[in-house]
Amino acid sequence: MSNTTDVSATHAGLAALRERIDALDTQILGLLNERARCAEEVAHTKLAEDPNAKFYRPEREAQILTRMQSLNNGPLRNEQITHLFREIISSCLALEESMRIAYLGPAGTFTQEATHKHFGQAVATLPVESIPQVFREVEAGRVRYGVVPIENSTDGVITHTLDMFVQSNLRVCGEISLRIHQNLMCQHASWQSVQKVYSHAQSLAQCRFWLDKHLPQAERIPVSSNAEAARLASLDDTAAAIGGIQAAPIYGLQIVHDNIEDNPNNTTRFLVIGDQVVSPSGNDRTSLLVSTRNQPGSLYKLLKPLSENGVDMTRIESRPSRTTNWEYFFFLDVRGHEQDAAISKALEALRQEAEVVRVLGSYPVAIM
Ligand SMILES: O=C(O)C(=O)C[C@]1(C(=O)O)C=C[C@@H](O)C=C1
Repeated sequence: MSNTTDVSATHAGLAALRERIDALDTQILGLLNERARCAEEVAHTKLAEDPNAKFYRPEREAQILTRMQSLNNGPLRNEQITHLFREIISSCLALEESMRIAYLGPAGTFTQEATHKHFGQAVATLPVESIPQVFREVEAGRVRYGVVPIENSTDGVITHTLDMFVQSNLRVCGEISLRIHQNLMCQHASWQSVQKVYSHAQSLAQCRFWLDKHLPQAERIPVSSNAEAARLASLDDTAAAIGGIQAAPIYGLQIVHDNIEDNPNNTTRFLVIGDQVVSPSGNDRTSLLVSTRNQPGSLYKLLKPLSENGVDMTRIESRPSRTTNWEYFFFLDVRGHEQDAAISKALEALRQEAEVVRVLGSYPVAIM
């Protein structure tokens, strides 16, 4: 076969494949709009049942995503399928209701990335300057939900968030788990010569060994957020910043080294806060706030009803009560939903022992 025939055969093959892709896209387009019309009907049905109905249903979204992951045979990876379906659901939900979500800002932080990972791109977002401010925006009804960090696998719990639940009546409506990838970014490619590295203290801590090895001469300067670090690095060509990829385009920086975190499994968990009681999804977690007098054996008495009812505790944190010395609040996470028989029996027994037992929320376990 001559070369000319080869080339035209390839062209014919490519043209045929593109024709198939066009036909598939036409089908996908039709199906997407059919799905969107269904979602609009769902909204009318919900409103007919209850004029105050909630349109956002985290348990249903989690079920859809889990089902799609279990049906997926590739070649697209589950992570990509989840991302695509999140965006489809996000656009369908936007037809039912336009939502605004407050998050711990500024723009360009991991909390912004987590917010869009969970709610997709079809929501409006409001960056605010502190964790208490996220709670206030939701409490005042200026936004529908808020997103705040709760714990990092390297640095532990974010106590500001735990403390807010003591004062606030808001509930936990969801959790988001985000793999944190740290990047070195600066104005130019010759990053080896930078004299300063700006970042949030936690991000600096997460890259300690990488910095010791690759930038031992650079001063590490902790600042209020990774986005602020990127802003400072955009003003100083002797400086670099560490943060998530989303900060680089906002501040006109180049990513000169990616994935520089010391622990490749570095994950941050975020909570979605709102005033919604979420129905069971089949794979849920429940967060509890419990307080007790500081007497011998009091923690044991709190944990006994859980173990006796076979409830699996995934986390416990204690925080000193701010009002009474030597009294503690305990934050517990357990597997399951508050409507599950085992958890409701355990809660009943716990209420006999503890001064305060509050269910902060039952919500679907984060989908990766
Ligand atoms: O099933 C619903 O309740 C819907 O509103 C539909 C839908 C979807 O697009 O599938 C949209 C938003 C909800 O958060 C959950 C699911």
